[in-house]
Amino acid sequence: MAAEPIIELKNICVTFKEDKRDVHAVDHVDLNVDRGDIYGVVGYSGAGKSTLIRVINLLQRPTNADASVKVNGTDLLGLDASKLRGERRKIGMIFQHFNLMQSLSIADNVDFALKKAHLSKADRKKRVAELLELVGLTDKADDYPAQLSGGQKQRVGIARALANRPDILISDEATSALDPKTTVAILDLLADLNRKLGLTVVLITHEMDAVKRICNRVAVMEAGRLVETGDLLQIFSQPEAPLTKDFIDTTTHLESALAAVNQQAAIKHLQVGSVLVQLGYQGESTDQPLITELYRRFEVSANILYGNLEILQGTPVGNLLVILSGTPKHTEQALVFMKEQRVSVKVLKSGTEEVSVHD
Ligand SMILES: Nc1ncnc2c1ncn2[C@@H]1O[C@H](COP(=O)(O)OP(=O)(O)OP(=O)(O)O)[C@@H](O)[C@H]1O
Repeated sequence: MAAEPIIELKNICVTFKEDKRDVHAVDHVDLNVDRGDIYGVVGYSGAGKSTLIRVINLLQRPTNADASVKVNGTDLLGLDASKLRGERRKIGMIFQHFNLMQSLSIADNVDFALKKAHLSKADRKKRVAELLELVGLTDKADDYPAQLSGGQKQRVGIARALANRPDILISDEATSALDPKTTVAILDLLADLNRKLGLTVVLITHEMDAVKRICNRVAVMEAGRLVETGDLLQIFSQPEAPLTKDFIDTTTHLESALAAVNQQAAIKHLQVGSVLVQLGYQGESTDQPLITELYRRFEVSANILYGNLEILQGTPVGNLLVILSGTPKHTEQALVFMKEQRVSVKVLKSGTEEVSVHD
């Protein structure tokens, strides 16, 4: 099915005037999200993620004249206040600190979002019950926010955000205050809602693990700009920007593994014909047949020092740190062979010491 754009941001700038200087929180950004995407925007604190994402529903207006904000094909910048309020109802939002009303019961917190929905009292009650069931909180309807755990509070936030049947849900660091297990449960709920309701999700986070778990597309943001955008698999297997590599390392731990590996004597004194390589592969090419093949074809042996295998969007993505050893010519042939197998090969170190006959 052809991708259908649902969010089209073009040339977005947001500049805040501080005392004596301008803060370019968002600096000439284009962002396109397709219907049904779970789109992750990842970046460190202060990168401009929240500001950018608030532009989608114009809680934050671009400060340049030539920006364009289209949602569901509608140019939001061209709408009057009342029409904009209508369009905003089609965009739900959830936040890190839940923003629940402490004096209202869980059911009433959700019901509050239906104030402008023009439903009868009975229909509102029915809708609230449906929403609480959707997020697994039916038995908490009469409780108050203070009685709930963080994860349950965020479920209320999600139910409230979905009250008006939005097409888009924006999640602004919604799992940042939660423990890892609860984070996973909330992310899985978002993925489930994406599938069940066809909901498009924009997920802002500083945690690559969250992106990895549920997103199909990713934008990496730094100092107001998108430094890299792409499909999850592409970004994970072939990151280009240094910041993207940093973020990916927070989940694969390849850099820290490499630092430890570099301390090993075998690496410090790598022999001629031996190379330390980083191999990256996805899909069919799994490590074991490949390594067997290297020996069979070239008599090059492979010593795996570190391996990381993940399943991203149902596809295995692997990273290995390996010492390959053989004659210099055979090792070279083995490297060429692996590249032909569509394995990404990065030589990290080549041997310089002659093999001692006593070794
Ligand atoms: N209302 C404001 N007035 C002035 N500066 C602001 C305002 N809002 C944000 N900024 C500045 O804009 C930059 C981007 O902030 P923003 O909150 O969008 O980043 P972020 O990536 O979402 O980070 P965090 O996760 O910490 O919120 C920061 O330098 C911030 O200080």
